[in-house]
Amino acid sequence: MSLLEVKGLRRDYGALRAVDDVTFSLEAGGILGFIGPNGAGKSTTLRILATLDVPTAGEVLLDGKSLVDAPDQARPLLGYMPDRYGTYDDVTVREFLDFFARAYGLKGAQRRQRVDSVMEFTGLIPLAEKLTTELSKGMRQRVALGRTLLHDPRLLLLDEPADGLDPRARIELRELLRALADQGKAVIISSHILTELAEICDSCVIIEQGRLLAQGRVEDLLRSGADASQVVELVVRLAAGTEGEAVGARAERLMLEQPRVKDVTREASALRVRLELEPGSGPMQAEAAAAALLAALVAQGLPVCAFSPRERNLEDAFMTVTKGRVA
Ligand SMILES: Nc1ncnc2c1ncn2[C@@H]1O[C@H](COP(=O)(O)OP(=O)(O)OP(=O)(O)O)[C@@H](O)[C@H]1O
Repeated sequence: MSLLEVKGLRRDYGALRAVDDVTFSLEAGGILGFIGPNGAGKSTTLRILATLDVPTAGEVLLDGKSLVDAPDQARPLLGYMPDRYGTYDDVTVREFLDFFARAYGLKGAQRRQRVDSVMEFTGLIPLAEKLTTELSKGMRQRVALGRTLLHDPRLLLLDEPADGLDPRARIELRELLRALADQGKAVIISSHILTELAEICDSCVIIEQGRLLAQGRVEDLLRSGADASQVVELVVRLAAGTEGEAVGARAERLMLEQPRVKDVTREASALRVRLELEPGSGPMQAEAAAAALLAALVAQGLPVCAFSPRERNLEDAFMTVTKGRVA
């Protein structure tokens, strides 16, 4: 049995079905991305998993214990970081964490040790005596994450933790989450910023209007969407030159004249070319089509300095699975 099993979860708010028959599972040591646009039902699902809300129907088992029937037994196993978290005025980082360690029932030396170990893990030792109100958003978020870790939970629920963080803080967050997964913790992280989740997560659930549209390992989601759509995107970079603008326009026209080219966009010295292959085409046909485009560019004397397929990302996978379903 998986550490977390979510089965047929539903949550109605009056006539609105915010979560509709959602089923997924997560193993210890796994990082699951919970992806969906605003209003998809991510926070509602996470709040139910955090035992802060009850489902209208369905079951959630955490280490075999029902969150619905026995929330008190499941609560020590989970840590929840909401999308909006507060800190208190006039308390230092250490005091803040110590306060919550007391709330978790930790006492004496064990409490001090736990607070120190959480501060060390989250890199907060140098900031221990700083007021929480003086911290940057990235550092405040580490304090919030540290607070979530004090009771050493086995499942972490993080609602949009990367929202509003600068790129450096995001990379640091990713490393912290990877270290937690390596310790055997299961992590669920929600976001509508798809590209950054691809680097953090092992698997993903894509949810929209309360319904689960796709789930699986990130690599599989990327690949399956690509096969289904038969779309290949290429990035062509032209050497920068004095007549760059004219060269770019010539290359763009030439690409649009080629069979199977459906769209070309030009940014500075790069062209993004979208090809649509015949149904049933595979990687060999895609490579042959790309080779023909490169040959056409070179035959016209266009100064191609780089030519590569654009890697599909989660955004593409999301667009493929949600196509036509957005109300
Ligand atoms: N307490 C509530 N009462 C009534 N409707 C609610 C309540 N909480 C959420 N909803 C509705 O349920 C739907 C799902 O909301 P939810 O907050 O779970 O989405 P989300 O995917 O987390 O979106 P966001 O990224 O905007 O937070 C929305 O239509 C929302 O308006």
